[in-house]
Amino acid sequence: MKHEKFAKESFVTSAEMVLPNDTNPLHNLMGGRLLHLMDVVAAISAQKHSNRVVVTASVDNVSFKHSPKLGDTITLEAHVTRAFNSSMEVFIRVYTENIPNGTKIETNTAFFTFVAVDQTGRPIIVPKLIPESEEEKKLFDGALQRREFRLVMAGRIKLKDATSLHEFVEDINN
Ligand SMILES: CC(=O)SCCNC(=O)CCNC(=O)[C@H](O)C(C)(C)COP(=O)(O)OP(=O)(O)OC[C@H]1O[C@@H](n2cnc3c(N)ncnc32)[C@H](O)[C@@H]1OP(=O)(O)O
Repeated sequence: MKHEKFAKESFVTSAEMVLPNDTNPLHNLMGGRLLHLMDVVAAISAQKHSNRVVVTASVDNVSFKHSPKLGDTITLEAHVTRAFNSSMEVFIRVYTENIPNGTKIETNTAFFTFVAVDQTGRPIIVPKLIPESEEEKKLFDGALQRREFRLVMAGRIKLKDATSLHEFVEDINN
């Protein structure tokens, strides 16, 4: 196993057309269908980084800014922002495009956390991630605070032990 991998090695892009079976009575894409597509693309990204079977551990808050409509094309882009021990945070960005009209807008973004597991489902160590671009570095730097926040919310660590979150709050207050 490689000990370190570049963020770009985990890049995944996927395009889908919104079909009648994916929509509600207003012909908008169902949110759950979009979450499913995001989960699959993000899982592939985490697999590319770890070369392991991965399971979804958590999905952060997802807001739907715009509704993709029947016939629109949705493009999903994902990459790993940071790897910890067995877990990896994946950032995913979704665009909605109406190709005949020439419009393209960002529909939503989200962070998913995946855990690499062995054949018995036990967590297993993954390579560290090296960010290169400015955006990759920014996402990498913020990943520790987001990890602590979601582990506090999941009841896995105590707020008093979330040291990076404390620093973040102190920075805001100063
Ligand atoms: C692709 C799919 O959709 S899979 C289907 C949906 N997902 C699942 O079924 C997953 C079910 N859950 C599980 O299998 C387990 O709870 C696991 C593998 C996620 C965690 O297993 P645990 O025995 O609790 O392992 P452990 O406490 O050692 O934690 C392992 C890692 O998971 C991380 N983790 C656990 N829960 C969470 C959570 N809610 N949010 C974020 N990270 C989490 C831990 O921080 C740890 O990360 P690290 O190794 O990088 O430090």
